[in-house]
Amino acid sequence: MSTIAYFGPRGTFTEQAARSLATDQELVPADTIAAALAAVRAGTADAACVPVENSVEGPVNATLDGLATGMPLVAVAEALLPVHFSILTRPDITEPAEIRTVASHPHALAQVRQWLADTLPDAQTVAAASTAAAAVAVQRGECDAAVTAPVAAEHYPLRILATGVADVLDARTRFLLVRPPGPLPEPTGADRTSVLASTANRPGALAELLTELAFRGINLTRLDARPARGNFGEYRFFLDFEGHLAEQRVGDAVAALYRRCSSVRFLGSHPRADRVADTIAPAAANDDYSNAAAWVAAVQAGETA
Ligand SMILES: O=C(O)C(=O)C[C@]1(C(=O)O)C=C[C@@H](O)C=C1
Repeated sequence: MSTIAYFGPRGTFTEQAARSLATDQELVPADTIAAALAAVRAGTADAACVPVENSVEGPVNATLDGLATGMPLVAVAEALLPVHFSILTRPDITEPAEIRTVASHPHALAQVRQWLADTLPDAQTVAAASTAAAAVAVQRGECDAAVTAPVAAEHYPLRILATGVADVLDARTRFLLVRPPGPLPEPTGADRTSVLASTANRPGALAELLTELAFRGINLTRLDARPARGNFGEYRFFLDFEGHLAEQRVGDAVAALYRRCSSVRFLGSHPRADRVADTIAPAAANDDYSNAAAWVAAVQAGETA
């Protein structure tokens, strides 16, 4: 049986995402995002499930940085989960006023900042490795309360102080299933392609990359810059856009990025979890590219002009 390493321990949002993506794979928790990716690179897991993007707090940098270096990994599927939180406390805590410390993953704390300010104004926040790791810390008596996924209450014997907690209604987190490079999933007409592009540090370099997408009518769905970790002020760019590498406008655009960039890492083409169909601009469909290429070939062969 193949295995999926997920950002755990048990009871994280990522575990839920992994369950929604797993067919008959065994799920194995990893303590950190880096450890889940390392398990795939070491061959002890076949794939890893990690969070990549939250609609309130933005990119999950540990995932972006983990995909940027080391053995290349490619996303083959994604999951989108609604995110609202439960507040779990030690069973001996009966009043909110008794809560002095609240632990969670920094992304989770950021999504309930207002709720905490309103409801537990005197409590100190404590960063935990994940929402479920925060529940473990409460269980061990290291903290008074944890901001967790609702499912954590099934795994940890804690008291539920509140449910449905979220500063922003309809918040969602997107998760990736990544594995070593191999055959890509088939195009579906509602796909996402991801690349990491490093450019020369000169005027207009990023604008040129974006123009390559814009010319082909390709809709960008995410752009994140992360420090290149070399010279101060140099960045690498994570680009997500609509479409599949097997489609001609996308293959053409990715080839143009490859020509223009000092390095490009392909991070995957896979179906979108929200099933939003790709925007295809006029003259950018596969047939348009094929017809144009056939005409150029005929001109080159002296058959037409
Ligand atoms: O700690 C968890 O439960 C996670 O799966 C991580 C994570 C994240 O990194 O954004 C996932 C979803 C929520 O947005 C909060 C935390």
